[in-house]
Formats: sequence, structure tokens, C-alpha cells
Amino acid sequence: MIVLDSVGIGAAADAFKYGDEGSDTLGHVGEFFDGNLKLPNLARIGLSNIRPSAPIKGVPFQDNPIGCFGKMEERSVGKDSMDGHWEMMGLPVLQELSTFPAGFPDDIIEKIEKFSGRKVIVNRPYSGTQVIHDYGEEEIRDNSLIVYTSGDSVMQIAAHEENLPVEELYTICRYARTLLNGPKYTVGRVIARPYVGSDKNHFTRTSNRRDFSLAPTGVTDLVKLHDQELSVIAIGKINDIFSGQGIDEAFHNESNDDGMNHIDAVLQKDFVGLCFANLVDFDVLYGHRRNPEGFGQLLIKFDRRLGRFMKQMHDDDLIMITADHGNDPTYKGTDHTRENVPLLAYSPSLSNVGSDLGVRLTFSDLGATILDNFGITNESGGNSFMDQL
Ligand SMILES: O=P(O)(O)O[C@H]1O[C@H](CO)[C@@H](O)[C@H]1O
Ligand SMILES: [Mn+2]
Ligand SMILES: [Mn+2]
Repeated sequence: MIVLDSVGIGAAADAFKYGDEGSDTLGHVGEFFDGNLKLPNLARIGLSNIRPSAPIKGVPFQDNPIGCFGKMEERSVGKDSMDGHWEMMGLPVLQELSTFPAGFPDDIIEKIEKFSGRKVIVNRPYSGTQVIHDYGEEEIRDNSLIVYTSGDSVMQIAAHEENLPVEELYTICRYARTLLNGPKYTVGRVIARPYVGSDKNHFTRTSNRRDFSLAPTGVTDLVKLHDQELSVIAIGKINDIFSGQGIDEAFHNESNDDGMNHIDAVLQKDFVGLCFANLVDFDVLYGHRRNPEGFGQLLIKFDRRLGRFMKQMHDDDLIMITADHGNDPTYKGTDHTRENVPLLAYSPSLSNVGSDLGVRLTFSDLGATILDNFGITNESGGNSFMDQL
């Protein structure tokens, strides 16, 4: 299962509640490329068959798709990565998590300052690349700590790797995590955001980013798989998002390309179970940066690697491709967008080639299908589409 982080397929029915009406990540990237968004492999599986009345520009509708296709609505209240991924694994996040449009309260900040011995600066919603440009030099000069947030339930802590070694930054994040597990403040993720570079015009963030998520509040489908002795292999930020629960083997990604290398390697492995991968660059490098050109180029690159991957699949392999939320790079602001997500499935041995999986009412249908595939009972509220594949 591959999550293309933030690759949504059009505003959800409840997008108005989030101020996200009219957002459409794939549709608008397609329009931006004006016919040149060539995604032949995603097209063959049925990407534009998901919404035949509004195909993605450049991605032709197929009369005979080789896979199964549909889209999914999110039940979770939030539109962040944790909500999306947990819901896929049978645990929608129905409780509203804390957000901090005016910054984190004094008691939290004071505790972080005391623990770290550093003064906290910024403490408000900010774009992560902009914040190191605007405040990185101050952070280095004063040995302070950049704390910022977004529209999501996140606390992000940025520090220059030479000023604060990453392990120390992780220690501070782990401490901050303990302050934000509820009941007063329940925050989805604390994210370490280390960066390097000589000065404000050269600061860049590194792949030493780490997400410290809330521990899953129930038994996820990953744990159910693991308990039945099936292998659960995590690629990218999956391990962080599930706090390692139910995961047997985990690989950290340096980039989408590196993630695809891990995915290719797992394909050559003899195992029975689930490989769950997240490719985050769409979101981090281009979605939040509102860069449709970069976003589309990365989709084209992914599609090429997908083509190679599909050629090497064995008869008993199944690939499912989806997303965790939208992040329309042509939309206002810099936050995620409340969208439906695509659902594509392909195997050389599908029984129902070309079947329309329709509009799934929760991302949990994915996990339900995976459990069904392995004959595991599912009580999570998701509906399996196994018999449609
Ligand atoms: O601007 P940057 O630091 O990339 O932050 C983004 O990263 C967070 C996690 O995806 C989002 O909540 C958004 O704020
Ligand atoms: Mn995400
Ligand atoms: Mn994001």
C-alpha cells in the first residue's frame, strides 16, 4: 500500500467546514500542466476513471483500465496525516484535536524552556521554510528554539543541526510530546524540524525530520496483522505515525526516490503481509509550498517508477495506491485541503479487472480489505472491497 502524501482528488462534501471549497489537488495540477501531466501508468490503472465527468487533464480516461479504481471520503475530524493514516488502519480520529491559531499557551512554553534551557521564539502558525528564513539566524545567535504550528494539530520545533544536535532536538520533542497527550491539550504530532546551511538564504531542512505522534488510541489493523504473525513492513513516516505499534520492520526515507528504492527492495522479498509506504515529498516540498510545477513533476517521476514496479510484480502481489488528505498547490494559504482521496488497486491476478470501487464512506475500507485478504475478522467499521478486486 502506497500513500502519496497529500495527493487528493477533489473537495470533500464537508470541505466547506474547513474553508476548502473548490480545492482539487490532482485536478488543478492537471490544469496547471495543461495536458502535459503524463501519468500513463496511473492512467492505465484507472486514475481518470475515478471521475469520468472531470478527468484529470493529460490523464486519459481508459475504456479498458487494467486495475480497479474509486475514491474515499474521510470520517476523521482533522485533515492531517495522522488522521488519514489511522483511519486507513481502522481508527478514525473522531475527537477534535487541539490547534493553536494564537500559539501555544504559556504553561507549555515555559516547561519546554525549562527542560531545554533555551528560550522559545516565534510560537505561532508559520510556514516551515519561511520560519527558518526569518528566524533561523536569531535561533543560532541566541541558542533559542523555534516553535511553530499550522492549521493542523501539530507542534513543530526547528533548530539548526550544528547549533542543536538532532538527538537533543528529539529529546526535547519527546518531552514536549508528554505535555500534549491530553486531557487539557491533545496534539496529533510533535515534529522535529532540523535544518542546515550557512545563512538565512541557504537554510534547508534535512531528512532528519521526525514525527512524534500520539500513541494510537485503539487496536489498529497493523496490530491485528502483526498478531496473526503476518509481516508488517513500514516505509517512510509510517513507523512514526503509528508509534511503531504492530510494525515488524521499518525504513526511514531520505526522499520519495529513496522510498521507491525501499519499495522495490521489499517487492523482491519473500514475505506474507503488508508493506505500508508513505511518500511525503509531494506534501512537504510542493503542497505546503504551493508549487504546482514541482508537484506535477514529482507525480510524473512517481508514475515512471510505478511502471517499473508493476512489471516486476508477482501474481500474488497486490498494490493499492491512495492519499491521506489533499494539499492543493494552487489553493489559498499553505495548509492541507479537505479532499477525497483516490483509491487504485492493481494485481497481475485481479478477478475483476476494471471494476469501479465507487465512493468509499471511510478510509477504513482499506484496512478492512487487507484484513479480509488474510481472513482476519474486522470490527473496525470499514467495509472490505476484496470481493470487487
Ligand atoms: O510548513 P511546514 O513546516 O512544512 O509544515 C507543514 O507540515 C506539517 C505536517 O505535515 C503541516 O501541519 C504543515 O504545517
Ligand atoms: Mn500527510
Ligand atoms: Mn503536510
